[in-house]
Amino acid sequence: MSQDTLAYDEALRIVLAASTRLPAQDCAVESCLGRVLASDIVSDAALPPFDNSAMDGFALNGKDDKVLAGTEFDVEGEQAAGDGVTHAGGGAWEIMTGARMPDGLDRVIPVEQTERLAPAARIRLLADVEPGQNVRTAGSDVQHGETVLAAGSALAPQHLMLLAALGVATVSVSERPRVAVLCTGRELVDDPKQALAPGQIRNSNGPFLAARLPLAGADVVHVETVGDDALAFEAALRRAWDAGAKVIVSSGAVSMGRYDFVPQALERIGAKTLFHKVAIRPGKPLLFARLPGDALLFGLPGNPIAVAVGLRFFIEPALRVMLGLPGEAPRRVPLSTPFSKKPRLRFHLKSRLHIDAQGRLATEILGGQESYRIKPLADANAWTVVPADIDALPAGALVDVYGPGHLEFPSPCESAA
Ligand SMILES: Nc1nc2c(c(=O)[nH]1)N[C@H]1C(S)=C(S)[C@@H](COP(=O)(O)OP(=O)(O)OC[C@H]3O[C@@H](n4cnc5c(N)ncnc54)[C@H](O)[C@@H]3O)O[C@H]1N2
Ligand code: MOO
Repeated sequence: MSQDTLAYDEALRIVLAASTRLPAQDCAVESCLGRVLASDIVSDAALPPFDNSAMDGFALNGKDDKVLAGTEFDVEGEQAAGDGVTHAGGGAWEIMTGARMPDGLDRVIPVEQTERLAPAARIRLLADVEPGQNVRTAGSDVQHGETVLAAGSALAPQHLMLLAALGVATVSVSERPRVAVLCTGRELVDDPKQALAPGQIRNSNGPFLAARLPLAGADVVHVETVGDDALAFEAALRRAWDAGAKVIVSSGAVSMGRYDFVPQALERIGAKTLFHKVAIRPGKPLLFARLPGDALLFGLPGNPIAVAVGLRFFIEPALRVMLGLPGEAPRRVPLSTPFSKKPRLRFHLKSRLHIDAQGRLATEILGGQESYRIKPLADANAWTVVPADIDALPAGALVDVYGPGHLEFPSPCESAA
């Protein structure tokens, strides 16, 4: 390995050190799905807010004792969900699921464990009823003053359910990192309706990055394709700044070719290159720089899988710091087949997490790992990572597995093909 090629861990350390947590902003709960909480949510209400019935039946009081089957009660009133405060005397109240318990009653017997007597305003119990039976007490789910969600939680629909139940209207979330995507290469065609001239290809990195970055918590503020021209690239960088980008992701032009102008363009504008080349596959020529004005530039190598790896293993960890999320830990999963590789490079492998015939979780490293091959990425649902110092692994060895994005983990519900 040449001296200027960094180990992944060292490169990641530089990326994380250069990334700073973004300020908090208020966000209406109805639009906070996927956002990351900037502070704890402390409940200023109890859930349930009042003692209520878990069953359609009859609310009773037994003065702390078990009420025995065969006991009869007069039915004094009816209490439905939504009814307010009522005060019971000594009798039973017909009550619906979710209805507030009448004051003075402490248990509920389900309607099917009762018998209506004539006249209809009297019932007989067909089962014993304990104190508190079928009553959902105030605060038994959430107590007033309890911390219900911690800062750093990425808000999922179940969190929105809790916030809605508590009547929270606005939450404090981390600002979304503002990201620009610049694709380089005069061979690229953006318009899918445009016929390709000989030597041209369609831009697939741009649409991938523009689709994946929002799933990673970022706000894509600018997307542009430029030819193999350093001046055009500099002008595009300026437009990205003008759009407010704090992170600029470029694809292509970072390797050894005659038109790989990104390093020189960065030097000319006074950017500080923090590293160029990492001991990984794919994506080895990856470049990371701080631009004047403090935006960060990730210069991803142009091959599509190098772009996907650069996003997943360099940019997403940086986004986590910006969003206030803790570092990500991989899942340890057994390999479905043996694997061997070149030593000294950390490999990031298009993989499929699946359940084998015995119901065990396993990761399958897919064929077609070359960095130009897009189809296996479309077939993959995970990344398997094999460290630089390992060159061979038997089937069943535990390996590190990451989801397709840092906020997603695949559901390995399908069996192996
Ligand atoms: N002599 C050497 N050649 C190469 C080396 C090397 O070390 N020495 N490294 C190889 C590796 S590894 C990679 S990765 C690539 C990276 O090259 P660049 O970052 O300079 O990228 P380009 O040359 O511009 O493009 C590479 C490849 O990707 C295609 N591409 C580019 N942009 C897109 C896009 N937006 N959508 C789809 N495909 C794209 C491009 O057409 C090229 O085929 O360099 C190797 N060479
Ligand atoms: O690292 Mo390059 O990404 O092998 O193709």
